[in-house]
Amino acid sequence: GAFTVGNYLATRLEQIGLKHYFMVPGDYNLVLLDELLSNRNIEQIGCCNELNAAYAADGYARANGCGALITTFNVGAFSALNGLAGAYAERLPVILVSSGHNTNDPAANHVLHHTIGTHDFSYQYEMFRHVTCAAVRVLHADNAPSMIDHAIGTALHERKPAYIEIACNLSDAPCLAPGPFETVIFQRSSGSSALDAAVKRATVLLAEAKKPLLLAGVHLRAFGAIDAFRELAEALGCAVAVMPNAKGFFPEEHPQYIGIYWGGVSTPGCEPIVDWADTILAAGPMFTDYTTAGWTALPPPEHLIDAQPGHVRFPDAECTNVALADFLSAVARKVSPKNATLEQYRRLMGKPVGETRPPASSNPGAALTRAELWRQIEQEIDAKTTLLVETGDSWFNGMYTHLPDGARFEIEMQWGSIGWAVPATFGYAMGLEPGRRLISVIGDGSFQLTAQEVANIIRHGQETLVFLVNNRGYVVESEIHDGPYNYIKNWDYAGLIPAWNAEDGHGLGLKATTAEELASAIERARNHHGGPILIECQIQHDDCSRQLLKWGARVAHANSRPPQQG
Ligand SMILES: Cc1ncc(Cn2nnc(CCOP(=O)(O)OP(=O)(O)O)c2C)c(N)n1
Repeated sequence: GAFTVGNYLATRLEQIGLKHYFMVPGDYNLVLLDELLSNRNIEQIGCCNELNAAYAADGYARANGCGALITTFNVGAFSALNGLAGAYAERLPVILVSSGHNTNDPAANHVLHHTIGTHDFSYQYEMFRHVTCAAVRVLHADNAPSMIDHAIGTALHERKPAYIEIACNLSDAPCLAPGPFETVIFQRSSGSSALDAAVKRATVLLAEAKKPLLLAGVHLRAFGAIDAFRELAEALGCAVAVMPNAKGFFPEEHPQYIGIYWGGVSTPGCEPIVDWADTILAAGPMFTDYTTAGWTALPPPEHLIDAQPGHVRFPDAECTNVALADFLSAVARKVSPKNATLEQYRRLMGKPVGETRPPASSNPGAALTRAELWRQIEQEIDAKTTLLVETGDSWFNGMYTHLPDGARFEIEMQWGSIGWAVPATFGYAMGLEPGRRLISVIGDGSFQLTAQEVANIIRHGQETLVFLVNNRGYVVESEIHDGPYNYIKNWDYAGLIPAWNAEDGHGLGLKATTAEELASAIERARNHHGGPILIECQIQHDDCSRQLLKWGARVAHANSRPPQQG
């Protein structure tokens, strides 16, 4: 039959590769949810709240390329706002669809429920415009196709979220059938002369360099440039470092890999080589207070080629209209090998090493320590594993955990919103390709923000392994600047799982207070099926990574800069 606005939307969501979308129902969106259900190729997934739905769509986008969620007007969308802004920060195309008021209400001068009680219905759209790359309000069915396509196409092109508001009485209104899908997706391309100019400049600089080095940045994945980066690395043969939020974007077992470059908390031996390089080509970096350890790890501009998603900045020029992947591949075809930085690293460090991990605890019955916990976690990571870490000391412990080839790493370093990890774990697992597995490491403080989404991990029988690090509070905060506010009420975290299981769940909750308890819990996890395993690992509050201590001091120092006088 004829298309409706709702199944036009469903068709586009299916065409951009979604198999699932997340939602919380509300009276404004029930008809839209029915229209979406009529498309059997995409599955409707309920979440406990809209913030969790947004984080789940973020996690899904990390596994699947893009994500979507449906909310009701105001009370739903505003909860999702934090998650959508996070998708913007993390460069993830998450589509938020919010149902809105009936198109007759403005002319009728009505005041409506789920609003702040005024006659202005546009403020939600205005707010979402600030955290999306495209925002549209469908107030007439005729405009639905072009508006929906504009929002979705822009989100995919910019790798950022988009906002689509659909009046509740248009959800099942007739509209034109969708045109060919290719009209929606427009690839990021370079201007040919712009690309040539950028490549020429880079080639000259690299030819003049005696000791070039490559630095992988966070945008490599969002802009499809991971392979191009590796091409350039293997053409140059130089040392390759990665920024902390690009961990895993270059294989850690690659002979040219020299570790994480993070200033004073870099992988041992990495920082001196970056400092020694005379030309650094950084591919897709975001240099922020966190990724530069409080501005102590900024490559000198005179040595830097900074290749961004749409432009390349040189010491003395900027070339715009240049796509990152095009640029890296083209330069790879022009350069000749220069391995001085890699040779120097090997002189200093011998074979490529990561963090040397302490041996297993001599007394398995001793109280569990952070080092022992992460030694055992590292053993669980294989080529099919994704390690997802929540904001907290898990960032640092995860950062120096070795990834075998094929393993992946997920971190939300730019947005850094605690509570992201549980729903992101749910969404990531929903989008996970068969045969892969997810291990998430989440601190007790973060867990308390969005814990209830574990119930949906149980509902969908996801066999995710969650390490809940119970160090009695907000340790990452304590190490930056301590106070009574960093201490929280303890929960019986493992004891929550049976509560969420109720009569039909198969989650498993275990506690580990010693090395041997942890080892047996992990063994039980290996043989558990039909639901998630949450292992509550109890360690001391100040048992944190040395990197957190050093990094925390630098970030605290950066935060405490006095206001500029005058
Ligand atoms: C939404 C949001 N609210 C507050 C913060 C500040 N914050 N960052 N990390 C934390 C504490 C994290 O504690 P945990 O998850 O227990 O992790 P650990 O640091 O390993 O103890 C806070 C309170 C934040 N990053 N995001």
